[in-house]
Amino acid sequence: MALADQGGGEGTGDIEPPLPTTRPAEYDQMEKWLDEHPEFVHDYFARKAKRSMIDGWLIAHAISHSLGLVQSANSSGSNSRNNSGANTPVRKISAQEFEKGGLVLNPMISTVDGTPTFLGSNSSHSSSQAQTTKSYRRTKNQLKALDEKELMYELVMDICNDLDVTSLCYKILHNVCILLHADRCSLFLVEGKGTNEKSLVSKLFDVNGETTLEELSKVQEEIRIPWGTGIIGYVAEKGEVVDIPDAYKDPRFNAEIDIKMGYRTRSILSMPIKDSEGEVIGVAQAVNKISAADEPFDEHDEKVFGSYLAFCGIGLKNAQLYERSLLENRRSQVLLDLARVIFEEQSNLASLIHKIMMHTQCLLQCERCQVLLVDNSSKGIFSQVFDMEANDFDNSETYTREGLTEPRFPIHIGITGHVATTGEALNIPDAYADERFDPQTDLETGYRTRSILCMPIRNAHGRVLGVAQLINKLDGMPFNKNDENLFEAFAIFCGMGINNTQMYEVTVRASAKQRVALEILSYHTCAPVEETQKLKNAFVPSTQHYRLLDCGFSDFRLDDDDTLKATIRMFMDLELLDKFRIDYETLCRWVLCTKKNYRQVTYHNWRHAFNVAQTMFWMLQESRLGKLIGDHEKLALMVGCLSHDLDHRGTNNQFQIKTMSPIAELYSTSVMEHHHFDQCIMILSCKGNEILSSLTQEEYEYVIQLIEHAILATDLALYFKYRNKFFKLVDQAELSWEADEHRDLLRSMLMTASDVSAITKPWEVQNKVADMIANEFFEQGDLEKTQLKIKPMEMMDRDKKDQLPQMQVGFIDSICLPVYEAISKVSGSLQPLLDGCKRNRENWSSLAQKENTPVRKTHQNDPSTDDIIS
Ligand SMILES: Nc1nc2c(ncn2[C@@H]2O[C@H](COP(=O)(O)O)[C@@H](O)[C@H]2O)c(=O)[nH]1
Ligand SMILES: [Zn+2]
Repeated sequence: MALADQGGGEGTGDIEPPLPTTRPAEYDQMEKWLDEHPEFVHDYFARKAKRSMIDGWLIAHAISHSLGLVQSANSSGSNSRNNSGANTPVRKISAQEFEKGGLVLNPMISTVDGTPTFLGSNSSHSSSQAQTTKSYRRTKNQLKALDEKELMYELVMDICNDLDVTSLCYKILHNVCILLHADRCSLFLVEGKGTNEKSLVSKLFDVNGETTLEELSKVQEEIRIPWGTGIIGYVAEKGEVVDIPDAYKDPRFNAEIDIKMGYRTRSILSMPIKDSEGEVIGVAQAVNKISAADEPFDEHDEKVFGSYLAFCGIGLKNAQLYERSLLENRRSQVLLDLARVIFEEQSNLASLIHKIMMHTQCLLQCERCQVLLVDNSSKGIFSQVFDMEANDFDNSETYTREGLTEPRFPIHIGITGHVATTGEALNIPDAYADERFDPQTDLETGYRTRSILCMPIRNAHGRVLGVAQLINKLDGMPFNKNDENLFEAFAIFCGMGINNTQMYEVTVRASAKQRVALEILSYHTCAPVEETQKLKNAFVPSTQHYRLLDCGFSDFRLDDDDTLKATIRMFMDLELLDKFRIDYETLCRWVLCTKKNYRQVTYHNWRHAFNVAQTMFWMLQESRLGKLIGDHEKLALMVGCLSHDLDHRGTNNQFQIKTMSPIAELYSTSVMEHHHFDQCIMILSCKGNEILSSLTQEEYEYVIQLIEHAILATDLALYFKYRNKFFKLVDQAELSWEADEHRDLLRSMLMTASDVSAITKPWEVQNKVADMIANEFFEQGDLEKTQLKIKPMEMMDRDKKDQLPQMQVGFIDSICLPVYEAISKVSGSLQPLLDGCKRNRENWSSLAQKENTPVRKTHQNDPSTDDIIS
C-alpha cells in the first residue's frame, strides 16, 4: 500500500492529505527550519505522532528498498493464497541491505488485526535512529560563535554517540566543512580485504554545510575507486595526508567528476581515517577552502583535520562494528524465518518450494528463481521444475509455473545440469560468455538471461536432490559474494526441507499402501457371508452334548463346525450375549473370523485355542471362581483364550528374535503375545465382528485392557515373573478379591492353567497333544538347523525325541504342578486339574524310567533351564 493511501480511513484525521505537487514557498521555508531544528522535530513527533503515521513511515521506507515486489506481496496478506502457503509472511528485505546497511527489520510478526508484517513497532532501526536524533545539535550559527577548542569539543560530542554509519558519516563531513571552512567534503570507506581486493567506495559525496542527509541519499550514486588510484586511493594506500593547493596541477587528480558536476576544484585536503589500531578504514576529503583570497588549506587545517579524524576513526569503527552485528542479526533472522517456514511445511513439496522461492526472490532480488528436482528413481533426469518470476507475486494463482518447462529432461544439459552432476555451485556474471550456458530457452521465449547463480540442493547425506537457480539480479549487477553466501544457506535449508517433505510423501504413500494391503487382508480374513449364515442358522447343541463341563474334555471327536458351535454355546452359557448385548450374528462372524486367523500349524492352531477356552469355561462354571470373577473379566478371559495364539507360526519368541522377524522389530519382549493381541484387536475392530460394540467407551477400554493382560499372561516368561507373588499370597491366604493386583495375578494364573491344560487331560489325550507339541518344536528345530545353522535346544531337536518323556516330567514339575497346586488352593473345585496333571506325571515318569534317562527340568521359558537355552 502506498503511503498516500494510508490516510484513506474516513474522518480519522490521523494523516495529513498529500501535499500538492507545487508547494507554496512557505512550506520550503518551514521544511528548512525543521531541518535545522531536529531536536524540535523529534520532540514534536514524540508527543504528537499517531501510530498510523509511524506505520506509514515504516512502510514507505521499507517499500523504497524492495521495488514493486513488496507492494504486491504485502497485499497478499489476505487469505486468498491459503493453498499456496503464500500467507506466510516473507521478510521484505533484499540481500543488498545486508551489504550496505539500511533498515533493520524485526522478526516477522502478526499485527493485532492478524495481518502478517515484519514491521515491528519497536524495531532496532528506530532505536538506532533515535540515537542519531536524540542528541542535541547546535545550529551552524551557534557553532560559529564558539572558539576553536569549544568547537572541536562540540563536534566530537556530536559524533561520539552515533552508531548509524550513514548518519555518522554525514555528521563527520558536515562538521569537517565547518571546522575547515571547506566548500565541500566527501568520505570514502574501505571495502574488501587484502591489497588486491580492497577498494574505496563513496559513502557520501560532495557534502556542504547546507545539504541534508535525506537530499544526499536520494541523489548519490556509488563511486568506486581502485586501491592506490587517484588522490583518494593514494591517501588510503599510503595512509598519508595529501594537501594540494591546486588540484589541476596534481597528476593524481581526476577532473572527470568536476566536468560531470560542473564544479571547479581548486584546493584539496585529503586525509586517512584510521581505527584505533592504525588501520585505514576510510578517507575524508575537504575541497576548496572558503576564504576571501581563495587560499588553500594550510598546516593548521591539517592539524585540526587530523585531530578531528582521530576521533572520527574510533566512532566510525564502532558504528561499522555495530552495523555488522545488526547485519548478522538480520541474516540470522532471515535464515530463521526460512527455517521456520520450511519446517512448518512438511507435507506438500510444491507449497514448500513455492515458499522457498518467494523468500529467495525477496531476499536476493532477482528476475527469476527456479528449483529443479532430480528424479528419485531415475537419477539422470529432472522430474520437477518450479519456476517463479518476480511479477508472479502479483498473481497468486500462477505463482509457480511447474510444468511450463518440459517436466522430464536430461540432467546433463546447461548450467543446471552442470551443477546437478558435479555438485559445484556456479556464479556466472555473463551467461552468454559461458560455454555451458544453453541459450535454447531464451531463443524460444525471447527472454534474455544475463547473470546466473546456481547452487546444488543436497540432503543431509550430501546427495544432490536438485538445483536452485537465480537469474538476472533486478539491479542489473552480477550476483556477488554476499548473494552466494545467502543463497548457499538457503540451499542448505532447502535441502533439509525438501528431503523431509519427500520422506513424508514416501511415508504417506507407504502408509496408504499399507492401508490398501490391510483392506485386502481384512477382506480375506473376515468370514464369508455364507459361512456366517450357516453358523447363525445352525442348531447349537448343549454343554452336556459337547461335554464342555468335563474336566477331561477333548476336541478330538468334534469336527470344525462343532468347535464353532461349542464356542457359541460357552458364550451363551456364560450369558455373555445378554449381559453385553452381543448380536448373535456378530458373534458367529467373530468366532468364524477368529478361527480363520489361526494358521494350520501342528499345535498352535485353532483347536489349541478352543481347548484353552474350554478349560477356562470349565473353571469359571465349575468353581467358586465363577461367582467371584466379574462378567467383564469373564468376557475378557474367554475372548483372551480364543485369541491368545492368533496367527501363531509354529515358532516361539526366541525364533522371532533370532531370525529378526518383522514382529521382533515391533516388540522386544513377549514378541508373539503382543502380535496375538494385535491380531485380536484387528479382528474385533473389523466391520461385522464388533462383539464389544454395545459396551460403553469406558467398559470397552476396560475389557480391551483385560484382554491384553490375559493374552500377554500366556507368555511363560511372565508367568515365571509373577507366579511367586501369587503363590505367596495363596500360601499365606492373603489373596483378596478386592485388590486389583490380586485379581490380575489370579487371571494370569488361570490363563496359564488353561493354556497348558492338555497336561491335565486323560493320558490318551495328553499323549497325543504332547506329540503335536513335540512335533511343532522339532519343526522349529529343523528350521534352526537348516536356515539359521544353529544347534536347537534339546526339546526342539528331533534327534533327541526319545527324551520326550523326561522332558514332559520336567515341564510338569517346573511349570504345571506349581500353578495347579496354587489354583486348587484358591478353589478346591479345580483339584481335578492338579490330579490329572499328577497322573500324567506318573505316566511320563515311568516312560522316562523305561528310557532310563534322568528327568530334566526342560523348558524354553523356565529360568532354571537357562543352561539349555543358551
Ligand atoms: N514341553 C512342553 N511344553 C508345553 C506343553 N504344553 C504347552 N507347552 C508350552 O507352553 C507354552 C504355552 O504357551 P502358548 O501360549 O504358546 O501355548 C508354549 O511354549 C508351549 O509350547 C507340553 O506338554 N510340553
Ligand atoms: Zn497357547
